Amino acid sequence: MIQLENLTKTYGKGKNVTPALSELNLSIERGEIFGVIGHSGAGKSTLIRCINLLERPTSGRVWIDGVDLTRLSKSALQARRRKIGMIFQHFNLLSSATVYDNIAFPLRLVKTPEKNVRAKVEELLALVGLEAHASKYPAQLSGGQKQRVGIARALASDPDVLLCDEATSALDPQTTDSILKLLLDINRRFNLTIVLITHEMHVIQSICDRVAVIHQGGIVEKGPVAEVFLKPQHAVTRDFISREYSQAELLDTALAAPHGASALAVKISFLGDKTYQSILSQTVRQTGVDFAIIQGTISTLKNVPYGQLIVRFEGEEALIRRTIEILTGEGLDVEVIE
Ligand SMILES: Nc1ncnc2c1ncn2[C@@H]1O[C@H](COP(=O)(O)OP(=O)(O)OP(=O)(O)O)[C@@H](O)[C@H]1O
Repeated sequence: MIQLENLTKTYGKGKNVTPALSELNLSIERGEIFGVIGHSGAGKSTLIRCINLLERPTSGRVWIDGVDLTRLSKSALQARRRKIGMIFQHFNLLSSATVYDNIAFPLRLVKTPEKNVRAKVEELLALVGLEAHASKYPAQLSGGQKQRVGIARALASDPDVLLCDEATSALDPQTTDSILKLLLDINRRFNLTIVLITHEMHVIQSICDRVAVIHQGGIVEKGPVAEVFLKPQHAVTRDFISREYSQAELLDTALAAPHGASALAVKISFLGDKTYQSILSQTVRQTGVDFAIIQGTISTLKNVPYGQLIVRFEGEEALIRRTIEILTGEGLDVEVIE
């Protein structure tokens, strides 16, 4: 649905040129929740703002449903933009307008009859759970409630794409979860394509179908979340994951623990149904290898359960190798870390 083709963006001129995006290519499917993660300065905001041309790329194309937005006239671009909603880290609400009027704003902008405005705003207030707050002003709302207003306003024009610019970064963890749930709900309900940028891995893990990792203005890794999360290829991706789970420290402790002559630490990843099967215990029973669990997590990537275990096998080297072979043959991902 969205194709970014050789997208390049530089800010400034002459000696003050700052490259933000360089020859970036990305394709996003209709109805998916696509996350872009990267460190500060990687180019995330520039990337998302190029999708609706809030930021004009220096070169490259932005295709949405086969139309190149960079070639549209001003009025055609304005019309297309109405179908691309956007929400922001700091909400960007009109402080002097009520919740109701904030949500009504995009509808009144295109002179929607007031009767239709009321019907739409009431529907959206119910959708985001703010029926009781319609006449309040933004200053009277919590951060989560403000973002709900932002979401309702973004949905007022029935968009087919929703861009989320660090939409949960200013919220506490509990509120973040409730906003992410709401985004997932509207994605399913309206088959809305959602593109979000974040520097938080758990945001990606909670709701995204696919993820791209951006670094120094380019995509260094992308794929389904489970694949990227469980088998990160690039150092930046690994860094995000280890920060979130502080595995590095645990590993150091694990590797420093006293153990016998023949021992091997491995990380075993389970995905989907395999998460709940007793593959590991059946295998060691067969090979006679001992194991100690150093660390374990079971969680979900969106709706798919996954587990990761760091274990240290002890026993004859050949038997440990055989154990790893069997586990791999059973479809588990086994990575030797010692
Ligand atoms: N308006 C601007 N003028 C000049 N340089 C800019 C401008 N906006 C961004 N940049 C530069 O472009 C690069 C990418 O910035 P961008 O804001 O897209 O990154 P980001 O990943 O969103 O970072 P953050 O998470 O800190 O917001 C950075 O080097 C930044 O300094």
